[in-house]
Amino acid sequence: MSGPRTLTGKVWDSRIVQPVDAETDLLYVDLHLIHEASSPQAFDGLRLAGRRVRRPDLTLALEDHNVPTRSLSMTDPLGREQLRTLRLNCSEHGIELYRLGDSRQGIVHVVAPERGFVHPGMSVVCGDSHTSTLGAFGSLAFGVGTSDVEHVLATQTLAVTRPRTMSVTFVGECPQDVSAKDLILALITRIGANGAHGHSVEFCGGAVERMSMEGRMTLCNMSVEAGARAGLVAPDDVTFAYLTGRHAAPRGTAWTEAVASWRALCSDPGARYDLTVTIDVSRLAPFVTWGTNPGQAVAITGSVPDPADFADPLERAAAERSLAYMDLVPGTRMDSIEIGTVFLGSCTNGRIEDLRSAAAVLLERRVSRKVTMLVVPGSLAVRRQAESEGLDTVFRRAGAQWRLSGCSMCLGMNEDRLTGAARCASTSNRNYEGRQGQQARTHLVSPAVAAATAVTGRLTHPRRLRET
Ligand SMILES: CC(C)[C@H](C(=O)O)[C@@H](O)C(=O)O
Ligand code: SF4
Repeated sequence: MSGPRTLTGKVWDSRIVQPVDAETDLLYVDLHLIHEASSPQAFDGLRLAGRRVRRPDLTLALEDHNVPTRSLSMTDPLGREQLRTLRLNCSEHGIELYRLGDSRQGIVHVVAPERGFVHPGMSVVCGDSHTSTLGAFGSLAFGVGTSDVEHVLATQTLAVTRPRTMSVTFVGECPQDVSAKDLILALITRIGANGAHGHSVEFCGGAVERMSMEGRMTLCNMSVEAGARAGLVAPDDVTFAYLTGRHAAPRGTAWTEAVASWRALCSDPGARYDLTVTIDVSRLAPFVTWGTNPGQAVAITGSVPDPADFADPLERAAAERSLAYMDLVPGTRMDSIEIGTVFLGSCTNGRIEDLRSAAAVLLERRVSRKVTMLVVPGSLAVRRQAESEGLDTVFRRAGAQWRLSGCSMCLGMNEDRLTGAARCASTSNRNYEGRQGQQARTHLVSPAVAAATAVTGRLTHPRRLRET
């Protein structure tokens, strides 16, 4: 390969088994994650073809989408069937499974990195769009469809079209209360929910360099909400410190050698991107969505926009439809919108730092009597860590529900579902019609805004609480 290469290009080139055609390569898959919602047909296909899983040792399964979070008892028959199927498939093929009740259980994109399975330079796939989360380690991580899951199970390879590349540089210092979630919502609002379509997005700049792995995972997690194929951050000392000593991280001399090779995983000076975007974070405020895609957002200090102000007729029509569904009137101040449910959790914002940030706001405050607040740690390990720091006490005393771990109210696939036209402030990543329950209205927010909102019962800038 000649010329300066991007991070994406370097990882990609190193995973090629053989080229398929000018745009497509057959890639080796270093880690294959599976969950109950997207794997049953893949195993059925495998069985029909009389094939075995090629590398069960590179495959890890988790139960997260359908699991209950109130208690371990599974009441939903459909969910129970999904778990039963996954368990049978895993035992038949010798795949390790972190099942409901296992102390390692949690949301796949939270657990895989926290157990040290995701290393810089790896290729990681899962039948789940938010696999992009794991690109925070400088790995090439992307979601695939069910037929691809079957192909990976059978061969540990996948034919993939080389993505275009986009660099997103976040410059400046983040103001207080502005988090990774706000940065990514600001980006999607700027470029649109399809603005990174077909691209591998590389996040860089001082604000990313100073960010924790948790924040980087939040960025990469939602890169797919801008249509991206993957999101990556170049590995650095923050990455290595996070990985050190984790269950599946290399040890001893293997660790030293790995770190030395990981240091080469960055874009070369002069590497060309198909698109570049720069955002000054020092001017941002917390972001909140008003519509039904993550790009329909404004600063919480702003107002619901008027569709008439959108120059593009398609955008205008989309805004009109969103406002009708969300039952919002143009010009309404965002911080006057009343909220009945607050959901803190998901693979976007269910990590320890997210819980700390929300707990800091809730400390010695109470959840409004008009609000139901669910706190659902992204994994049981996050839950235990939070308990060791006393965060559960903060949430419980405030009147929030302290739950077990799973996808929960991020999507209406389990018992945690909104009923009717309930309005929810949610730290998750998707706000399309019906996502959290039929007719449910979702406002995507950061953990700190979620907590402040729970206190007042209206979308609230955490700064407001400090003023009173
Ligand atoms: C069910 C699953 C395949 C889906 C995804 O692909 O992302 C889910 O996790 C989601 O967030 O909508
Ligand atoms: S938490 Fe939400 S976004 Fe993440 S994997 Fe589960 S359903 Fe998908």
